[in-house]
Amino acid sequence: MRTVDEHLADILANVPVLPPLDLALLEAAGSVLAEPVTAPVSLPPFDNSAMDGYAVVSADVAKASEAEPAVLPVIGDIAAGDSGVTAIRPGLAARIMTGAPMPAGADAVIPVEWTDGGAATVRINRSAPPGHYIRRSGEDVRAGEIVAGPGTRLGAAQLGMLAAVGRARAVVRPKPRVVVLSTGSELREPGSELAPGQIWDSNSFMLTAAVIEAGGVGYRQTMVEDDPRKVLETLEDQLMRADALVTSGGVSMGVRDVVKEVLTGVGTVQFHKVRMRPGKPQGFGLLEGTPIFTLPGNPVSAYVSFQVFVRPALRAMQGLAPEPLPTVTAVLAEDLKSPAGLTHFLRATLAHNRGTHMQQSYTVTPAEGQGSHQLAALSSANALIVLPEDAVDVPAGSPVEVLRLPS
Ligand SMILES: Nc1nc2c(c(=O)[nH]1)N[C@H]1C(S)=C(S)[C@@H](COP(=O)(O)OP(=O)(O)OC[C@H]3O[C@@H](n4cnc5c(N)ncnc54)[C@H](O)[C@@H]3O)O[C@H]1N2
Ligand code: MOO
Repeated sequence: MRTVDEHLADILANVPVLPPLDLALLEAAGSVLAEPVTAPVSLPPFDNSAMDGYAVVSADVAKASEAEPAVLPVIGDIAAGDSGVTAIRPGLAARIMTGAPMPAGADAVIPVEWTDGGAATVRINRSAPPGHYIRRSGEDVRAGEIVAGPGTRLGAAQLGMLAAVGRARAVVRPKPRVVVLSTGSELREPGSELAPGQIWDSNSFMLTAAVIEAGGVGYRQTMVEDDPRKVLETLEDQLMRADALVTSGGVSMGVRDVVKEVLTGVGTVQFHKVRMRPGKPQGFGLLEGTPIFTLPGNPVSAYVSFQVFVRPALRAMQGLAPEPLPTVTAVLAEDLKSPAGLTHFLRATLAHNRGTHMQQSYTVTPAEGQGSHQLAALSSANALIVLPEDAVDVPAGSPVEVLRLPS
């Protein structure tokens, strides 16, 4: 028997980091940057107006008021994208649009709302200090600055940043392609009829979705019956397209536990009992260099195993820190009993308490139905309570560690 931490450490010591790829920007969405991206120019590249209005010399409007507006001739319009060099002299104004380059000589922008909106001459009825509503070159990013470093996941804002500094491509660690395979002769495709003794395959859908939630590309492989030759052939076929394989079922003590039967001694795969509930029987290793996670078949066991072991491994493969799910401390709402010597993961509902001050406080309520076959309690939970190996009686009111489930 090994602890949860020992099993995770074994996995993290063995999963490979995926080699970098040069991808077009949108193909790189969701991947992890593997290079520093530097701005070739400053942003904004030139001083420009923050408002639709008039570019002026601030001294010309220093005394402007409703009662005594400043009246200035308008020499023309400057729109965003205009490249003509424009300049104004004291005593003149130029009509200017948001994002348009400031004309030389002007040092302030008067928003149109403070004027009569005139085209030939403009009446300005408020003063403004030098620099008013001007967005200065380089006040967002300076030329030569690193705008995103290796290890940054390219979400929407980060992709926008790369495009803004002119990048069409990026060198990234791609999303891991993970093939998910359910094993079990009792399994049928959802949507089909069940004969006595059969159930619909839920694990492969759940685990494929979990791969996607964890930032990978999930490929659901049709389930395979408990036939050693078919299981091995399917896994070998899938190695072609997989950065990692995840199976469910067939790793316990039964005479038909085929995954364990066919993979024992293959590659570096080993099977262990991990001191946890649910999720005791686990297998992990490399098949021709590709990590394979053989998770237990009970649906809740498979799910918890994925979050505790596979998710951090997929992060590590992308060059990210193998962090656990976001963790908070919460006050337990009910008494709990836990088996000594096992880390216990309980399905639960985490609620945020709105306090009178800024401090965060949470209450967590364990779900009814903590069996590893009871998917209903899992699907209505938003958190897992984690009780350590030495916890046995945990009274209501105790602070407990809680993993927030992806939502
Ligand atoms: N004698 C022992 N029996 C069991 C032990 C043990 O230590 N000694 N461990 C139990 C624990 S804990 C678990 S967890 C399970 C793990 O079993 P397997 O990984 O071999 O999984 P199966 O036997 O194939 O299935 C278990 C259970 O889950 C259902 N299942 C499997 N795949 C799916 C799927 N894709 N979708 C929905 N449901 C699935 C399956 O029908 C079984 O009911 O072993 C215990 N036994
Ligand atoms: O440990 Mo098993 O994974 O309870 O259901």
